[in-house]
Amino acid sequence: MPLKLPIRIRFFTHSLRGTHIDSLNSGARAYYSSSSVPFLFRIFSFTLNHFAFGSRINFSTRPNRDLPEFGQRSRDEGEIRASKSLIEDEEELSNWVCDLRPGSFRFQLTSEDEDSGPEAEDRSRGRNQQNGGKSGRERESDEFRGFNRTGTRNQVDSFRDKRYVDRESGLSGRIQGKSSHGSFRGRKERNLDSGFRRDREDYKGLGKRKDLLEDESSDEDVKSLVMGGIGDLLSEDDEDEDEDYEFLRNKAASAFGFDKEKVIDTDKARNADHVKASDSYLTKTRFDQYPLSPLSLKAIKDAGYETMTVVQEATLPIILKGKDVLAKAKTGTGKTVAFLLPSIEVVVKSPPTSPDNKRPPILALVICPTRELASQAATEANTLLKYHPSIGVQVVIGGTRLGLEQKRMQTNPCQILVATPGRLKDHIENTPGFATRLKGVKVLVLDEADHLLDMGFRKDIERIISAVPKERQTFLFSATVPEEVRQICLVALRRDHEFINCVHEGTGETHQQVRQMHMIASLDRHFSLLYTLLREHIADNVDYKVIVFCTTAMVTKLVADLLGELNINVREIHSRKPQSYRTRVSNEFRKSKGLILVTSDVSARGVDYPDVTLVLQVGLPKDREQYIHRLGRTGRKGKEGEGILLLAPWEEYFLSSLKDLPITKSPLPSIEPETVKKVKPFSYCSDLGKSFALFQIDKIWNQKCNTNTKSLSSVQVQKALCHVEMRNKEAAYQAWLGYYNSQKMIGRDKERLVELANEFSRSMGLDNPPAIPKLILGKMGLKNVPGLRAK
Ligand SMILES: Nc1ncnc2c1ncn2[C@@H]1O[C@H](COP(=O)(O)OP(=O)(O)OP(=O)(O)O)[C@@H](O)[C@H]1O
Repeated sequence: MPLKLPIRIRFFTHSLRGTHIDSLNSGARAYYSSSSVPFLFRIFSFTLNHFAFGSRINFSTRPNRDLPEFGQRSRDEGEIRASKSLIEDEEELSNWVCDLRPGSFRFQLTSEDEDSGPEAEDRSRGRNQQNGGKSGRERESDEFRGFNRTGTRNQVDSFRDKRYVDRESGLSGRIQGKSSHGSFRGRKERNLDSGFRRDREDYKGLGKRKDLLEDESSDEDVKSLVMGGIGDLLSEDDEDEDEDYEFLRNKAASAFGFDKEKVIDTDKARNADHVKASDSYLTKTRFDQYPLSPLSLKAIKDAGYETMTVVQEATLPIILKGKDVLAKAKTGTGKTVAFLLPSIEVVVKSPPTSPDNKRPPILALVICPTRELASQAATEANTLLKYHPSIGVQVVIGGTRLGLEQKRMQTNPCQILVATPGRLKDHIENTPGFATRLKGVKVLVLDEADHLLDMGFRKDIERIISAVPKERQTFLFSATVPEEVRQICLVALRRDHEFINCVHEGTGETHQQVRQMHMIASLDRHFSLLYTLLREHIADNVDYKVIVFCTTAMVTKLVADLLGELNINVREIHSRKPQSYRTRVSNEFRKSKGLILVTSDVSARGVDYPDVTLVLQVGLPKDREQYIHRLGRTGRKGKEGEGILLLAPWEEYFLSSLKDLPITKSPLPSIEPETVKKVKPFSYCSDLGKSFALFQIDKIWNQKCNTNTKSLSSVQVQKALCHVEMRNKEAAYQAWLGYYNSQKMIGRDKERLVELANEFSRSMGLDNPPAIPKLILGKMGLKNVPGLRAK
């Protein structure tokens, strides 16, 4: 998680030499040659200290095929049958990508692969029927509360065709492990080494907390707890360094005549001559205007891609010339195709490997920060490879057994590998012959590059980069590339790389067609407001499809439980859910309409859910970039969308980081405060008081029913909160405390932090804040802070 620098550090470009502005048809682009960068990097190497451990949360999804029912809920009985064993799920996960293109040499089944054949599907269906499992939130509901819940709309059918499942495993080992102190590239070794050495020293200083991160790195909430402590360690000193940095930067900039980066307004450029406003992410440039293989062009046509998107048009000619590229383009504008297509071309042009070669080279390596994204990229690769039967793609991601992936790679060696960093590192270290295969890499892609290069992934990425040849082409893509991260991106790129910026800084970073609003309301009104906003949105949009982002996994769970109690049709995704569940829900949400996904940041980046009508962010986003990526789940492919950020008054400071975005203040929808006041005294939700509280609430509710319908929402929320399990409230409270403890502005005043946490506790209907284990309080640096209860 990068700590935001209070001072925005600009990246410089030589004002004349190597800077180009070009315009191709309707799309325009800006790019620069960065030969000056190594020098700057040396000066600014200490910027690396500003990056703390990042959260790395992986999940995976796979596309749909006609496959047996995964699980089906009987509408009448409220029961769900069919659930597959986890062992099968793991095998399926690894089979999935390979199975997408029948006819490829990768698809010959071996005895280990038998479960991917039709017979296996039958067997699996049989087993499913026997198992009588449940799926979706209903199953969760049962697991946690022992009774069923009915949503306003039943999603029975959408669980059909699901078989894409895998198992969540911790990310342990992902941050841990020996860091590669090797260089990224020979010529930059020295410069980088100094930067990273400093960085490593800072790691040492974090001592115990880092160990804890390593053990629990799959758990957002635990990381939040720990990050609180890290935040403390990094807090005050950072500001001094920012000042030093700014001073040096200004010096260097004036001394060498570097200018600020050139940007162009792609929105204006596109709107000028685009066919339809809704297609404004597209250009008029056809794919066949470039020297691409006819078989790739055929597949592109089949995929329904008629013309290039802005980022594709801007990057393809540069990449085809053999250049490294750092590309920044808005969310949902086709970056995946932009890096996959030229990668495939490199593979197509490479001489075929002899079938006798026991360790055939991997030619293109794509790294994505999450399992979900890796799977999505592999799916897209398979689409583009439709007519290249001899080119294979495999995906290696956390959450599956390493052994299965090893076997698969042995049986069906591929030329293109899509991977998450931790699992890839595992293979480098533990799979015989794998390191040799990586020596063939000609193209390296870092998707969501800024995220991959922040502290959470950096060591794995260092290790991976040191395992691939220096002579290669590298593509870095993201919708956000903050200035301070941009310099770190250079560790992977050649000196003469091109920076292609398809985003106009400020307003251009988000989509014009997405209406952005923020609302400020005291914490005790957040749940009621959320409920009211959702109800209003559902009433106004027949095909509503909403994503609600929450701060942590356990807060996500709480909100999902609450909305479920309120009969809102919700699903939840966060790191505490098994990977198989996450994959299933993700696939369901991708296909469905009339559904709300409550999620943590595991869904913030890259996930391509079509037609999301509203993104609602409750509480402080981790940083400006996270806000943009979350918002980017709506308004994809030129579609319209809406974003609402709901903050408490003491979170309002965050808006200053968004001040260049077109986000406006929105009045609060009315929820009658009187009602809240009347209900609150009865909102005591311990087991003993629960019946009495519910009785009182019912009374008020009934009175209100006759008077004011709108005011009902608060009463309903209070009532529903009483049904939410105490242990979920406790976990949410603890996670909330950990998350805000890690937010520099809030976490630095511990007493105030605890006051706010207790306000959150009251908003869940608790009279007393839940007690927290002393050990955890110690780790959070919150021992003996007044207002906390320790156990
Ligand atoms: N040339 C094209 N024409 C039409 N659709 C396209 C084209 N290229 C890609 N797409 C589609 O656009 C959608 C968004 O693409 P993609 O997920 O790659 O966006 P992205 O820029 O990577 O977004 P994010 O920043 O959120 O990761 C996908 O559904 C993809 O299939």
